[in-house]
Amino acid sequence: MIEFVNVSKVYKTGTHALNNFNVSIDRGEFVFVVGPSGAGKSTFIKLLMSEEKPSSGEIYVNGQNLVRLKRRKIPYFRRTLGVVFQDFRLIPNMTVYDNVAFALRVTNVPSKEIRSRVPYILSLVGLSNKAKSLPEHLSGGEQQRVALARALVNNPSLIIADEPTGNIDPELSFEIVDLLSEINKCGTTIVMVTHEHDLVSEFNHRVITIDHGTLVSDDWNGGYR
Ligand SMILES: Nc1ncnc2c1ncn2[C@@H]1O[C@H](COP(=O)(O)OP(=O)(O)OP(=O)(O)O)[C@@H](O)[C@H]1O
Repeated sequence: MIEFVNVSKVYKTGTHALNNFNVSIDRGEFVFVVGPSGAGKSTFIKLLMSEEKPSSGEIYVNGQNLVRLKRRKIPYFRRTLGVVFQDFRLIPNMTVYDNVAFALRVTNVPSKEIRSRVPYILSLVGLSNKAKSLPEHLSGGEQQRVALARALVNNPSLIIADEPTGNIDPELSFEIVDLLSEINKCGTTIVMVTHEHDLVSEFNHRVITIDHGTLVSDDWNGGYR
């Protein structure tokens, strides 16, 4: 599903963020991406969502070669992904319901379908009772569950999460990863960047470590792959 082949990324400033980076992630995997600050984790995510192009190498996602993806095709490609960020990125003046429904409205999903899908997704993330609330009236963990609901509502085959638990309490972080793990059990591939080692060790998922722009370890439940 995801293939990085000899990928390097050098920013305009001359920083080498990724160097000959190779990784392969199969459909249905749950992968934690860890590594020190400045290691290249967010760069990996940006390349994965085609927010940046690599300086060299090839990137394949769902059979598409992102290096050759035309600029005008990028929005369509993005809609096949569910993306969750550390800062939630909810629309402040829209209710929880509308934040989730918005993701469907922009892709012209018929209103009848929106009316059935949004409540279903909100119940999945345990927020049915907050549908009419504004984001500012929710806790950090609840806001992140809205962001997750929005990422899920289009039924993506791949969810990309960049430090989704960075702004929430440890117990709530566990809940978010638990929820992602449940979603993963239904076949959705998950790639999640985190710096929380305690969280990583609570779950039996693949862990790839990036350091100085290269993949330095690839472990599963403590054993080398
Ligand atoms: N847009 C940019 N322009 C120039 N340099 C950048 C840019 N984005 C990131 N970098 C640099 O590339 C390197 C890798 O950064 P990246 O954000 O991928 O690291 P990270 O592992 O996500 O770090 P953190 O855990 O601190 O978020 C760093 O040296 C960073 O300063």
